[in-house]
Amino acid sequence: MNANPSFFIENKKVGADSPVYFIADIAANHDGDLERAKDLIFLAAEAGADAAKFQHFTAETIVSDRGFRSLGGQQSHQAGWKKSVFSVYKDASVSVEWSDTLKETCDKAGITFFTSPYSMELVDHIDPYVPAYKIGSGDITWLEMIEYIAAKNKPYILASGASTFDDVQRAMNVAIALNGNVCLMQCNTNYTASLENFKYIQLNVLKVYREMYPNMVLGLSDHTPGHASVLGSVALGAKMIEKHFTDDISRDGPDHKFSMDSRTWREMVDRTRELENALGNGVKKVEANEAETVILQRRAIRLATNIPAGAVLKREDLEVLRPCPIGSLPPYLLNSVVGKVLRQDMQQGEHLKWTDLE
Ligand SMILES: C=C(OP(=O)(O)O)C(=O)O
Repeated sequence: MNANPSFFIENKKVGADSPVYFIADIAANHDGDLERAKDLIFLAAEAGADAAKFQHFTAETIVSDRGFRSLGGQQSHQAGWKKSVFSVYKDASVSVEWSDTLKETCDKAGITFFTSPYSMELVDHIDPYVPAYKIGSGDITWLEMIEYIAAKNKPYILASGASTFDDVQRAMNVAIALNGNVCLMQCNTNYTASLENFKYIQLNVLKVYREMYPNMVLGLSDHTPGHASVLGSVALGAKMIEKHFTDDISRDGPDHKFSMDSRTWREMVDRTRELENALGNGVKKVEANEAETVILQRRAIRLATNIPAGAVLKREDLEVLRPCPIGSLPPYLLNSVVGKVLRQDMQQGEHLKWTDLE
């Protein structure tokens, strides 16, 4: 099976010839509060998101308490966490009892509900609620999970942070063999909101993905500040964008500080729509909005002095000056005009047309 150039998530076409699809990753930004989760869904919809995404895990199905304790303390973006990694994941988990409400709220808000499930049991639980899946970068090596999700026969997204081309290929071989409605996202898995992360986002990887998978829908799961990386990725062909979303980035919690809020999300969507317009179809022509300026800005061959009928035109009889009315001769024809005979008397400054010449 090959990857498909586009697919539908509910009524929205994603991929080739379609607008960029925006996924607001609410992730753990509900802070364990269903009402906050609902508010965030409405805010994301108002700010221009196409989907509100959650992350379905239980602490037990995603992290080993013993494993993290034996790492010798929290590191990287976890360094500031006040509780153990296991406890933070416990607090950040989405209760399966929320599923009806989250789906209903997304329906009311007019956006799509989906999630990255972190166990097969959770995939089965959430399947009746979602039209698509996300697989987070951390599971790129968990091939049985990729297979399990791909086999659900729904569109799915695989993020590729903290991985190599070999990791991507291994995962994609398994994925595409089962289900071609897949989006591969470039991603840099660093959740520190540091400006230094621009050095690592490696948007040009999208060019390599395009060579590796000529048809595949590509995207960006982004944790760099602002929307510069998003615009760059769209220019390089990304059709799905995922960013974390919250209502207030100063809140306490693992994901708030590298998230976008309503204002910055709206700004990102608006600038992306402008960029999509600006990218065009790659056909070079005088555009409709240049029809007047092409006349004003280009030069035409004109007479440098008054010249009588019957004169043989010399280079010094001619000058090239703006404007260039329709039918006038452009300067690249100078060599063809020199040596021609003028049919009638003409004044200095008049532009030449073929009909003026014998
Ligand atoms: C961790 C996730 O994604 P990413 O790897 O894109 O940050 C996720 O969606 O659960």
